[in-house]
Amino acid sequence: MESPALLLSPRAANPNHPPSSFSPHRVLWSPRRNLRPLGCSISTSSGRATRRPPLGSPRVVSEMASSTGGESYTTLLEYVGKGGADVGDDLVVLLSHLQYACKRIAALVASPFNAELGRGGGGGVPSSSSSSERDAPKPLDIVSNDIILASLRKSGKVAVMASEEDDVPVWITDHGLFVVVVDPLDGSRNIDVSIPTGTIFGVYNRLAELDHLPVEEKAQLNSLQSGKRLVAAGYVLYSSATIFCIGIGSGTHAFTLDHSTGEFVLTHPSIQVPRRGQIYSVNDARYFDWPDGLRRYIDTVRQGKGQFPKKYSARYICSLVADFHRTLIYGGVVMNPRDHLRLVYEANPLSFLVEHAGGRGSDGKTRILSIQPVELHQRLPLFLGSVEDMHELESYDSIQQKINPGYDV
Ligand SMILES: O=P(O)(O)OC[C@H]1O[C@](O)(COP(=O)(O)O)[C@@H](O)[C@@H]1O
Repeated sequence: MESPALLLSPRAANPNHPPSSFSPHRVLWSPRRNLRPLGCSISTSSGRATRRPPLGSPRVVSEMASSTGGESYTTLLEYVGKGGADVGDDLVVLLSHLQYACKRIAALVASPFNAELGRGGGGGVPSSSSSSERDAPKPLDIVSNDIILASLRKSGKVAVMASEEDDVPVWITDHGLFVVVVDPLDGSRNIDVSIPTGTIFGVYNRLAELDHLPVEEKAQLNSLQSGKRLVAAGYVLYSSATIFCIGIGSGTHAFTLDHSTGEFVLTHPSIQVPRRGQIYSVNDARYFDWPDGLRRYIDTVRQGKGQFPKKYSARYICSLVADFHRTLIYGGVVMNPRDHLRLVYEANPLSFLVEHAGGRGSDGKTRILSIQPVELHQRLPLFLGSVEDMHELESYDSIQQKINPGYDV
């Protein structure tokens, strides 16, 4: 059965991307493994490129594979494997298990049979519930955590997994070459109403120099590596499409789950976040708890009085992966100015991705990737996005929200 595949050039996926030049990392495979540089044109049976609905970008032009030439697409594992980025067999095995876990989570969060799991098994959160009850891990978080742990265990490649859901990291095997940090299901507080959710992950090399330490100690120290040492990071967005976005040190690339084959197919190669966006993304019901600098910044850009003379729009889903994904593709800034998001599980992986897409990640004062984690569950303000928007935002002297009462909703 024919399944038409999407073929997007970097410029098509993002008009701000520089003209493509051939790179060994940007190759396209046909099922028969015919190598073809991404961006070369493939005509349709009618001889014209077919326009399809946008994939993350309003101006994406996709080209359908020729009906005579058969299907042409690149899967995630082809992309990272030999002949592609060639990240090494060990990391490919790890990623293959991780993508499998994420496909299972995608199916779980979309399943009608898990509605009770999403509600914490309690039939919904009563309106009188306290914020601590509301923020308590829900079963779907736990199930997702278990799925990822089981897959990473099975890969045989992971020494330790540190998860937002666990108090302490889980030591898996002395023979594992990698350390994985993960937020298994971010945004799950809104899952009852089918708002997008996501998995965020980072991969480090195991620090062999710590091998002699007791298990708890080496598990902890391996997991507290600086974001600068990430060898790969990514997120999986569970939304109208399931997107696996990954940075492997040579750009940020996104793959869309093709439900007909169960494969993640390359749809957004070498993403470049626009240098300037026109969107800010923040929970602005907190306006009166913000510091003066942040209020002035938002007041300025929403009136079109900032460095970019257009009025900005607001977008806020309250689901970090979804808000980040939009920012990566459209540009602008996504932020949570209070100490809420985690350095290890959220800020570092997303900063790695945005930097490899030409953007910036900061806590409002300091580049995220240069902050040395001191605690696994350390929280901090987080600002991510287009480089020019980020510099403008950071030029306001106070943008970190010091008042952090915890909020009920
Ligand atoms: O309540 P706020 O400050 O708007 O925070 C919302 C953010 O919290 C998150 O829900 C993450 O919170 P948790 O890590 O506690 O699940 C993000 O997905 C979202 O961006």
